[in-house]
Amino acid sequence: MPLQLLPDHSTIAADGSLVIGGCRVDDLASEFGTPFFVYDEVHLRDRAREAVAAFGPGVAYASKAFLCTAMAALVHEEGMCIDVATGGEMRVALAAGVPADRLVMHGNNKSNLELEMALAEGVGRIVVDSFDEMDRIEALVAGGLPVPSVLLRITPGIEAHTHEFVKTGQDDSKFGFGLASGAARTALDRAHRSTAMHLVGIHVHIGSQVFVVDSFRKAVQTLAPLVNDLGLPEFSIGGGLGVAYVEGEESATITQWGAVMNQACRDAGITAQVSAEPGRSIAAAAAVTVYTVGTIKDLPGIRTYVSVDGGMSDNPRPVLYGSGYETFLPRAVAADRPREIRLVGKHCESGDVLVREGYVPDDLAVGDLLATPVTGAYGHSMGSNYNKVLRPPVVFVRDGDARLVVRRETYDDLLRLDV
Ligand SMILES: Cc1ncc(COP(=O)(O)O)c(C=O)c1O
Ligand SMILES: N[C@@H](CCCC[NH3+])C(=O)O
Repeated sequence: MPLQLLPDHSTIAADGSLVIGGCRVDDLASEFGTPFFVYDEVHLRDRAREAVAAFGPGVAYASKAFLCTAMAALVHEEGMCIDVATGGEMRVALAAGVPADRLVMHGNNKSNLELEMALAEGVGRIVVDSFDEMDRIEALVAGGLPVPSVLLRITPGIEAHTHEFVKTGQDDSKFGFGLASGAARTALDRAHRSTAMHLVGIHVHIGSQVFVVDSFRKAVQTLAPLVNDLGLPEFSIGGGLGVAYVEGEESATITQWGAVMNQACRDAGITAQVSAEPGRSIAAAAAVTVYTVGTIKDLPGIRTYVSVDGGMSDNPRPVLYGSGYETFLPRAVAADRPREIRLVGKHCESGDVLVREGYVPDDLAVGDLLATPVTGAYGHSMGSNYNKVLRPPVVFVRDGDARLVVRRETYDDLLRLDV
């Protein structure tokens, strides 16, 4: 198991067991039950501080990656703004005590209610995505709500090298105002003249899980003439920095990404304050999901299926994007893993696969704890309760202390919306 995929403050106890943030994972399983997400809190804090050092205090954590009140409070304490893409994300960040002026409101289809809430609360920035949204903001301001500071999201016409579902910078996109079509110029002109918007900058986000730093550089170069012409004070390059999920993958650090982006902006003559919105690169590697093995089925000549007590409801990424993950036993982190298995969940779907080609030690047995690393982003946040499986709890560990920040869903929770 490549140890660099584990959270930063992971160690191996004398008996070979995994310890994260000073807490033994087997003890956490006894205390909280499985499955559960465990986050190394200092890892999260370090990444947030790294982002602020790279991009300054305007840098926003993309809360879609993982959000609960503890996480919102944590990134706020470390000096980041928060990118919220819906009224729900805004509500959670506000409930955590994050001041509205530290929020950046996103969304390609913000509703009237969401915009009303954003204006009434006084969010720091709204990233405007369409002409219809401009109409709605103008109507709300005409109705007496305060004028918001806005950035316009521009689609630069750049194909990021990533999965089709998470590319956003190409011309054929539901996001932003297209540069090639002329919509970007028209929108900037309108926002500039509108008395219902205070236009402060341009925003671009080319996609997520992008490894090729050159794609980001290209976006900067493409937008530089626009940014420079208008002389706006802010330029956000969005998020999207890729992270390593499996053996052999390597990613840039936030510091390296920041250095390349800032240099690219300088090279393109951009004098605006450059900011960014990392999500995955803050949260993904900070967490591990821990399951219990319930069933092992050997299909001779075919494969071995290992079923755990979670699945596509706590990590839909393998099903959605064919994403790969590693598997290991927290009781024997550094052990050889000669046995090939397919790790599956407990849902009524053949596609409910967590790891298509996983490797485990030969002595894997029913009742073992089994973990998948790098599950801190787009796991809990994209989870569901398909099959009425209960959503797992989230535990933050630090210096030997474990605190429950999201409790496990209960059967009563499943019934609370039924009328
Ligand atoms: C507008 C915007 N900003 C930031 C992000 C965060 O991206 P990532 O988690 O890849 O850093 C996303 C998601 O891709 C996004 O849509
Ligand atoms: N949910 C995607 C990323 C989408 C980013 C949101 N704009 C993933 O898990 O990779």
